[in-house]
Amino acid sequence: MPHAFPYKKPPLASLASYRLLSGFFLCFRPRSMEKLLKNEANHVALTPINFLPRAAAVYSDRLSVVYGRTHFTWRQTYQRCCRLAAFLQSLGVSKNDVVSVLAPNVPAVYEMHFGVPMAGAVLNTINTRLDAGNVASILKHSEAKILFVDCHCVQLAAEALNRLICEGKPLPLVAVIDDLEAPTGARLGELEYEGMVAAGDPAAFPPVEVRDEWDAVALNYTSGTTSAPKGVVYSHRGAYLSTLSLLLQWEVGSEPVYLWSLPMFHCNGWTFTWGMAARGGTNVCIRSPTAGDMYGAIADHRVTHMCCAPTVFSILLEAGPGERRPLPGPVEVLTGGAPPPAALMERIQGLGFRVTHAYGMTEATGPALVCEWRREWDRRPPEEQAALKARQGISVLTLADVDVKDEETMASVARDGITQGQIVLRGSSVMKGYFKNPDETAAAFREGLFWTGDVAVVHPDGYVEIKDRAKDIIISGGENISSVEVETVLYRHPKVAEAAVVAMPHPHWGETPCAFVKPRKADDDGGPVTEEDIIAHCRGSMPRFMVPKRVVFMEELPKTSTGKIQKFLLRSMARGLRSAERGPRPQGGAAAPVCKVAEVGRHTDDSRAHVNEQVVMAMSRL
Ligand SMILES: Nc1ncnc2c1ncn2[C@@H]1O[C@H](COP(=O)(O)OP(=O)(O)OP(=O)(O)O)[C@@H](O)[C@H]1O
Repeated sequence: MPHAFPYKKPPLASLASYRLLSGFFLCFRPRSMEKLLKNEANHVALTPINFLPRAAAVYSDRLSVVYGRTHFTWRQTYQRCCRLAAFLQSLGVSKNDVVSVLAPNVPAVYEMHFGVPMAGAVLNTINTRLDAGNVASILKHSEAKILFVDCHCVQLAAEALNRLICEGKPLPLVAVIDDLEAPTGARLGELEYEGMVAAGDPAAFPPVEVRDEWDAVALNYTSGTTSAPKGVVYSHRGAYLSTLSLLLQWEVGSEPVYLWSLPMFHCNGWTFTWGMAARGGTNVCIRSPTAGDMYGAIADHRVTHMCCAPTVFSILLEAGPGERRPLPGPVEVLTGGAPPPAALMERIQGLGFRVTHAYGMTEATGPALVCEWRREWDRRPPEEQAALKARQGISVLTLADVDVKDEETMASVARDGITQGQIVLRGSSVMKGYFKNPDETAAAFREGLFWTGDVAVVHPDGYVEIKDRAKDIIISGGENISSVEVETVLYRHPKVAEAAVVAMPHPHWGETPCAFVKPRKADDDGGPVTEEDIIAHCRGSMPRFMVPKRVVFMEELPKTSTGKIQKFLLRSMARGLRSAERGPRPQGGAAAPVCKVAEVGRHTDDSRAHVNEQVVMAMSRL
């Protein structure tokens, strides 16, 4: 927020004499200050990869990485990263070359966060839930020189590479990362990760020193929630500053035990890949955030910290009796990536998780706002505390300015918790720009600010609260309805596990809200939830015009590869729903909406395929 300094105008006479005097002194100003120059001892490029040699020196025998029975210490991790960097250089990898990796949270991906930039290259982590077409697009766009592939993603990578061959595009060199715990022997080309680490010779190819902190360290593609994914480039400087500020704002002390429930391929794990080296933490790697694996890892390794999208709360809450294990102590959870419903946070905190809420985006190197907790809120009732925590919060330390602006007048909105505007950011953690995309870069950077596309209000205490993505706002009879506000109320219904609200066309109001609900697992509390129950629940908590006019139940809501609900798809379903109300209901799925469903079919894993079936089935019922 802009600061308002009290300023008293001096009298005219004193102003004139001040100018005269200062002009005199300026002429004879001693130059001693300017004589102090930058040198190699006092001016070093900021880079997060420097956390690693320090970790090796000061936390040398502490556990750095745990994966099943595989354990590494910080000394070993440093050596392995140096060897990886050496091998990459021996292959000819050099400055600004892109090295991609298609793998879940296995130790190799952690090591690449250091080893790849230590070879001077740029790390591109690819989401393993994308389909072959999307992976091929990323490889093509990033012009990756090397592609590391997890042994369980070989099929997906092979399909993606085939597409490149068909299009006559150059192929990256491919190396397989075999599983350290259960080797598969899978191969795709000659190279294999462990062999590369063993063969790297740091004496022949020492790590490259970062000379310019503006050099690129990572290339991350956005989730593609609202448009085609864009390649976001981070500088060493931005990554370093973001890492430090997040550690500070989440109050991460030394020796944390960090569970990798957030994919490292999501904004480099919100910088905690580098952050764990800075704090000498232990990285507990798991392949996927299933309830059993998360509860098991927390109990076995005494996890202290983890990050996740709010959807992971549902996984933890819905865990079966065989999967759930008691927490060995309080677990700090940083959540973000989508609005966390207050009710969900209240429930998860009831299990012993201590939630901190952050808001961010790929372009902001992860979190841009953190909902810092104020001690005076401790005395508020739990429901109120959850509502305060559901607000997106205040700026991270790296940002010089976070504001909410009226896009037309460019004025900052009033701090009244009501007036809406777009969130804008300015500061060192904002991306360098979109890779090979000057138009989108120019559109995002306007008037010296980065425009997030998120609509929010500012409360009198300065805390920002998101109302919606600009594209998700529902306009009903000229009134703006925040889909997030309606969802917050839906999550308060005891039988709602997940909910999303989108615009449905209406002949009179233009648009009205339509709710998509995943009910909680059935228990013996009075039968399944109905549309009438949900509508009655909403009527008690919001003005009539905000109440959803239709409620559609689904076993799973369609999600992006980063776990965000795909509202564009629900919108197209709601469009079909409305037209079905006007005319005869489509039999077995209307042609146009089913067409859209094909887009969801981009994802490959089983759960996603299941969701696609759900979408098709739900549409055919409408
Ligand atoms: N705590 C949060 N509360 C509400 N929304 C959030 C929060 N954190 C992130 N978001 C949403 O996620 C967006 C950033 O997501 P990400 O960078 O993964 O790509 P995307 O915006 O989903 O994809 P694309 O830009 O390709 O459409 C933010 O702009 C915001 O809309």
